[in-house]
Order: sequence, then structure tokens, then C-alpha cells
Amino acid sequence: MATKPLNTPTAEQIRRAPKVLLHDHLDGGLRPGTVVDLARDAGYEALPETEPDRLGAWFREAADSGSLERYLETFAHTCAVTQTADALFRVAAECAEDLAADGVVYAEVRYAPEQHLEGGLGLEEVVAAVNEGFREGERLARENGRRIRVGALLTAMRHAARSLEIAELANRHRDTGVVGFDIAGAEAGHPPTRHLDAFEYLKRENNHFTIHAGEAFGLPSIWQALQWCGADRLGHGVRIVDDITVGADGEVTLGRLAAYVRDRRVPLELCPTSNLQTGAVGSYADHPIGLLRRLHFRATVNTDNRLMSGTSVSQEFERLTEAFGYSLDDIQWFTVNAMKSAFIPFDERLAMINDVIKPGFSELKSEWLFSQTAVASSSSGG
Ligand SMILES: O=c1[nH]cnc2c1ncn2[C@@H]1O[C@H](CO)[C@@H](O)[C@H]1O
Ligand SMILES: [Zn+2]
Repeated sequence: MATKPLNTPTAEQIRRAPKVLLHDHLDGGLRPGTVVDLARDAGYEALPETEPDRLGAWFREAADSGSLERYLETFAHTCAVTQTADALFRVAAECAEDLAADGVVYAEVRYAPEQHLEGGLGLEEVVAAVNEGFREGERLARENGRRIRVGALLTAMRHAARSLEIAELANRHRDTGVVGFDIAGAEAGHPPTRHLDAFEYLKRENNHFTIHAGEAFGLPSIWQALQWCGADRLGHGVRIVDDITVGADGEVTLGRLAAYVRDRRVPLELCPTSNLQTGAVGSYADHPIGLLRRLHFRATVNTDNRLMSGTSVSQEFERLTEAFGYSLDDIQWFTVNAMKSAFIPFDERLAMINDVIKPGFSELKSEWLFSQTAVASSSSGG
């Protein structure tokens, strides 16, 4: 463990800090109790456990397999129980509420509309139900004295062939709650270049997209996502470290691709716990985020799948704080990076940084200052 700086934030301070989340899957963030309720309503009998705590533990363990393919199998259950407008509305509302309770002030939450059509919904109805759920969750959060804005990202599955259709859907809803597009699913054997028509369409429409790349698969996947597809951000992108060498003397050399990613300020949607579960990284202390932060890459901290990883944004920051000795200034740096990289308009991002994030962190940092003064004067013996 790194040495603890004097201003190491407490778990409670981390939770109260205004945070920004760019990479979170709606179908990876259901409350275990909600999965149980919805399965009962839908007559879905294939859940491995029906008691919420045990089901939550099952998801975490099943996802802890060391392989992205096995990790992704657990989504069969969450998708099976979210095939109606009511179910989608509920999980979206609960998502916004849960994120707000964790201190998230701005989130982009993604899901694949094509995975919610088995109960007879159309793509438009799926998007409408989720958007309404997010608005309801924002409203409920407000009633509880919390403020959050949630934008949706529409994901196309990389093994399927509906990406252009989903990109068009995202574009149609760009003024009604959908802020961008993504592709996800198993990386190996499914290069993003198979979906070039979707990306080219979005570029022609001046729209935004991120691509899951450089999670299980290395540099070629990141290179394709950026240089062939034109991604605005990288979903994970953690394997960019394969293009960075740190010599015995500590001297750092960036390859051409890593230099491009840093120079162009390409946002990396890093998801530490998820990487540990899929076997991309061995431990928090070994997570490349430590190096990437030191080298000033545009790194951000994300949950990926709160249910499968049993995590929250605050918990990700707690683990990183333990591993790297991060201070509130580091957490603010990641948060401002994330807000700068969001897909909403520039003036709104700036207002969020200046009027919400910076004042929130200043408040927390001033608390630390006063508590230190009190300790110092009482220990001096008067
Ligand atoms: O870390 C990930 N890498 C790649 N695909 C993922 C990851 N997490 C979730 N999904 C996939 O994205 C779909 C839509 O939300 C999920 O159903 C899951 O299959
Ligand atoms: Zn993901």
C-alpha cells in the first residue's frame, strides 16, 4: 500500500464528493432485489438464486471468472427480466436514484436496445421507457435533496449486425435524452471495423460515440477504434499501457499510439474492478490507472457493471485511494477529466465543472483543513 497522505479522504467524504460516471451499463446495475421481483413478474424461472443477498453474491462470483466471455454470460438473467416497458422504466429510475445516492451528479448510462425486444417491444418503445425511467429517477433524487443528470448511450452488440439501425435510433433521440452511441460485447473476433457504416453515419451527423476497446484485446483494437472508426472515447482502453515502457531508471517511453492517445486527450473510461474480474489486471495496485494518471492521460474512473462487480463509483475511488494514496485533489482531477469528456454540450460541461464539481470539492477540502487545525491545536497542549 502506498504511504497515506495527511489528506486521505474518508469513505464518507468520497461518497459526498460530486462525481461523474461515463461508463455504466444499465443491464449491469440492477438491484438484486429488483431482479428477483421482475423475474417473479415475468415468470422467469432460471435465476440461480431467489433471495436478493444470495443473488447479488452469485452475480459477483459468476462475473469473477477471469474471462470476459464468462463475465458476459451473467447478463442473460438481467436482460431476461427487462423485456417490458414497466421493467425498463423501473430499472432506469432505480439506476438514477442509486447513482444520486452515491453522490454522482452526472452519468452516461448505456444499454443495448436490441436486447430488450423479446417481450414484443419495438426499439423506439425501449428508448422511451428507459428515458422516462431516468427522468423519474432524477425527480425522485431531487425530492431527496440530491441532484443528478443522466444521459443515455445506446449500445450496439459487436457480434450482431444492427449497429447502423441503433446508430440511427441514437441520432433520432439526440434531443430527447440519448447523448451518444457505443458498441460492446466480446472483443476477440469482433473488430469494431465491422461496424464502420454506423460510425461513419454518426460522424456525418456530427454525433458522438465511444467504443469498448482495449479491455480484453490489446493495441490493435484501440488503434482500429481510433484511427478507423473515429471514436471520441475508449471504453476501457486500459491496454494502452502495452504501448508504454518504463525503464529500470523510471524513464517512460510512449509508443506512437500511446502518444497519440495522450496528445489528443482521448478519454479512457477505466473500470478497475471490472478489469480485475475479467482477468485484464491482477490487483488494484497493479492497475495501469496509477501510471496513466501519473502520465496525465485523460483517465476517468467508472463502474462498468455495479451488480456484477458489487461496486459503486465511490467504492472504485476508495479502492484506488487505498492502492495509490490518492487525495481529494486526485479524485477531483479524475472527475473533471470525466466531465470534460462527457457528450453533452460544452457550456453545460463547463457549468457542471465550475458550478457543481469545483465548489463541491472545495467544500470537502475545507472540512479537512478545519479538522487538521483542531487536531494540531489540541495536541500542542495549549
Ligand atoms: O466490460 C464489458 N465489455 C464488453 N461488453 C460489456 C461489458 N459490460 C457489459 N457488456 C455488454 O454490454 C451489453 C449492453 O449493456 C451487456 O448486455 C453486456 O453484454
Ligand atoms: Zn462496459
